[in-house]
Amino acid sequence: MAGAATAAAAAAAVATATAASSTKLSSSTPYLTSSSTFSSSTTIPPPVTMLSSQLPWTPDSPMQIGFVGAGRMAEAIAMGIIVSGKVEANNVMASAPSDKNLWHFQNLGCRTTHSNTEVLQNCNIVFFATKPHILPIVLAEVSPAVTRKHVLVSVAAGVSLHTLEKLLPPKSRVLRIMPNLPCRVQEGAVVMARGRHAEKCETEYLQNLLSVCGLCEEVPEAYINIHTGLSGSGVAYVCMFSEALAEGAIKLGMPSGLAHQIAAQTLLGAAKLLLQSGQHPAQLRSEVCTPGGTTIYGLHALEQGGLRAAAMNAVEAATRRAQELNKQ
Ligand SMILES: NC(=O)C1=CN([C@@H]2O[C@H](COP(=O)(O)OP(=O)(O)OC[C@H]3O[C@@H](n4cnc5c(N)ncnc54)[C@H](O)[C@@H]3O)[C@@H](O)[C@H]2O)C=CC1
Ligand SMILES: O=C(O)[C@@H]1CCC=N1
Repeated sequence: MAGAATAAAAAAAVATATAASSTKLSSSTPYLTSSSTFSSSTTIPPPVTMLSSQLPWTPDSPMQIGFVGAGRMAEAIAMGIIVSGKVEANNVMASAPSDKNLWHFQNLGCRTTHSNTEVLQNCNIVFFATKPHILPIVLAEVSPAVTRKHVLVSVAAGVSLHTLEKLLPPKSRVLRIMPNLPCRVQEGAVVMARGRHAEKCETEYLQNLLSVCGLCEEVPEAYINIHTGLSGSGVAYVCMFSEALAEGAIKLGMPSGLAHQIAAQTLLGAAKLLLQSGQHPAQLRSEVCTPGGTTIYGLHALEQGGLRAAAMNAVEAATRRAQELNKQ
């Protein structure tokens, strides 16, 4: 079937990309002291059926995962959990107003619908991945179908747990995550915070589910908007930096395709060095700098251009915007 073949090709492409980039921090990591490893997909945990008897489903009825909103972020998460084998595609359902976005999910072998309520009626854990300003409308629409068995996960930037709980029936089990687009290739960075009526076993389940998408940590809700500014949006900052590096090479005569490929590989290599060595970036930077050599001249030009201040301002500006989104 064409759809299945496309899904298999997509899965193969992502699996290849992921396998090539899978890394695991050494246990003696001195600098990055996160409690969780940064491993991406070197060892795929067994498919999740159930983590705790408190969760509202039984071992012989596998988790049904829903996505209300089937756009870029929903598809990235779905791709991560399906391609990794964590969840079967036919246990995933997505809704959107039109088929424009749903075909991604259909290609993966997921169920799709134009009815958001149907997702609630068929799924235990539901990700809300519409744009922030649409979310209140959607939550009002599906609230009659929300029960205590549901675990509701908002992906929307800026929308606080307090707002989410106000928009949902009392005692709804709500969590908030902030992922980023590299979840699509299982190299994402995801943080989550728990609402008043969600329990530890739900965050443990969600962390177990999303760990195949990359780094996944529970944090105080105050960090979620900062993570949005740093990493949710940060992927775009890195893309802009990669583009600019390549354009420097293109200006000097290197063909565009090669320049962009080398720029992206340089960012990937530096990131893997940082994550695997646990070194502070300044430490690694000093290892590249030969006294009187090329690097210090390039770094001086970056300092003259205000790169550090610009990067700090970017994180702060995007974080402030996330805070504003909750006031809309
Ligand atoms: N794109 C990214 O890198 C990240 C996005 N997010 C958040 O994820 C959410 C989605 O963002 P994207 O996927 O980029 O947007 P998108 O525009 O790609 O997807 C939005 C989806 O919502 C659907 N939609 C619109 N109205 C709807 C309705 N009434 N009912 C159901 N579905 C409806 C659209 O058809 C589309 O499928 C946003 O809240 C954003 O803040 C979070 C982290 C990263
Ligand atoms: O730009 C946005 O609002 C979304 C949230 C983080 C990345 N994209």
